[in-house]
Amino acid sequence: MLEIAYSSFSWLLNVSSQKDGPLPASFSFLIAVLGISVWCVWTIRKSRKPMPPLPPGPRGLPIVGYLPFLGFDNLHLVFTELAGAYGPIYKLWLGNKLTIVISSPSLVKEVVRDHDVAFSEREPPIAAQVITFGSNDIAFDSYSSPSWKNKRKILATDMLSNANLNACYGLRREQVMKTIRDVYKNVGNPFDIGELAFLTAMNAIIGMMWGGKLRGQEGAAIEGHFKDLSSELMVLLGKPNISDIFPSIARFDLQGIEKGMKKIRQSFNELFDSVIELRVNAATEKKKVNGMSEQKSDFLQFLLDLHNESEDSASSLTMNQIKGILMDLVVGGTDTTSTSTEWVMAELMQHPEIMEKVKKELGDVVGLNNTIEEFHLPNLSYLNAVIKESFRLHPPLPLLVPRCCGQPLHLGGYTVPKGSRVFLNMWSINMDPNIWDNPSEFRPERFLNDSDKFDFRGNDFRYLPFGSGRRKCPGLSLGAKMLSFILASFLHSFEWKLPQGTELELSSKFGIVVKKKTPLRLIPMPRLTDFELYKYQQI
Ligand code: HEM
Repeated sequence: MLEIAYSSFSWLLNVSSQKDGPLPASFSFLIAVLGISVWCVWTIRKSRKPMPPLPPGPRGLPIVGYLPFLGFDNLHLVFTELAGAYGPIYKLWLGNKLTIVISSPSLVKEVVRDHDVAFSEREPPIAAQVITFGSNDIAFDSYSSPSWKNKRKILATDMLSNANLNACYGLRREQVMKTIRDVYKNVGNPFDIGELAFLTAMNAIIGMMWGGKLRGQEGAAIEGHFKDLSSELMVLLGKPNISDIFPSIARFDLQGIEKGMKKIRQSFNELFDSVIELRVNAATEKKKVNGMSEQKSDFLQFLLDLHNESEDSASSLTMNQIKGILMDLVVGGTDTTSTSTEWVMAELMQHPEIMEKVKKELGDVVGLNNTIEEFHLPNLSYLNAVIKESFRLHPPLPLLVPRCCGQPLHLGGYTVPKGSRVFLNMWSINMDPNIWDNPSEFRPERFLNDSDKFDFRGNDFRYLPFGSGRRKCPGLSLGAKMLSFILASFLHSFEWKLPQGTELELSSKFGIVVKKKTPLRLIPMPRLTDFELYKYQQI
């Protein structure tokens, strides 16, 4: 190459040397280097393919971009409408932040399968950083941080392993049966279905975390407004925050989102501190009395043991990381389950003929002289189809958890620059008439014939209620088990009716988890043949 360059520019060197005598060696060398550089740049430019353009998208206003046109309600619906105009991949400028929205299964596959690593980054909004003790949890920590891999393994592989979940069945059963017993005591009165499911799921998760109900004064105080805290948290997490888009004005916290989150975090922090302190004190006390430390086998003890490991150990955890993981368990495991229970119950109330089929199946498989056990669940194929159909029409996280692109990539013929925020609009795919027959109809039968086809594992990119790829929900098995168990128990144990004079409505309220706008209130009547079955029975 050097030779070619020299011969290309030799005329210049030759001419110069003829006129003025021999050139100094350093000057000739400089000319040669310059020549080579010009030639290289020219060759590279000629051979480089033009960069694909950025995806299309609506124009916004100067500085704020498209932000004022998004509204703050039901972002997934606004995104779906825009997909109609701009196609399955489009861009939005939110301030100076480039946001890419994707709404086709083939592009979703490129993100979560073909370029999974590049798209596994997160860019946690301020609200998420605050509530997760500085992104010390799993959902909002960076994929490239070694602590994310450690925490994810601890939760998904160790704490939520199938063996552990089976071992904790008694705790889930106890909480579900206690709920059924409490409802039975108040039959004829209206119940808030979301709240009922929330308290059941929360107590089951808390049982797994530290083996009991919330303890201490802080525990008792927080239990009363735990659901409100959690709902508020989800709304704040889902709200576009001006401070995220314009970091220079973040300190003013114009929408009060940071302040709201700090308040919620304080309540959780006090609770976690009190439970951890109780545990550490109990262990020390026991050690003093009989020379042995307390051997609990719940999640909290497992995490505290990792905290006590040497800092050099790859699996050691800081206290904030423990709180982050507890937060993911509390938040990830409760609101998703209760919201999904409420949507299924609302759809069943809307479709009495489907409700009858569910009840018949429960009668056939379980019998009215029996209570539900988890081993019944795989045999309830119609109820499972109802749950799948409800996930399609009401995915709890219709935009999954937004990802961030860790390196520049080409997607669907467009460039996605590094640092872009990426939303996968699963709601729009779930409502696509090219994929689903009459998509707005609630028709569980569409999932009946081939039950393996649309499972929750994230391999079919038309249907991802638990996400897919490296960021897929690590609580899938627990979430799916709790949801089916709670629902089957509610439906098997009671007949439900709307309070007189109320009307059913199915509108939604956006947050990172999309809920029913107005809580579903229903009146239960006993359904089982023997009232003894409503008492809590140990296994
Ligand atoms: C019905 C129940 C549930 C549903 C529908 C659900 C759904 C989801 C979805 C859609 C995601 C985002 C996945 C992605 O971006 O690809 C997710 C992430 C997550 N979920 Fe769940 N989830 C449920 C239950 C649970 C439970 C029980 C836990 C904890 C015990 C949990 C913990 C998490 C965590 C920690 C993440 C973040 C994972 C990461 O970023 O690496 N979820 N979930």
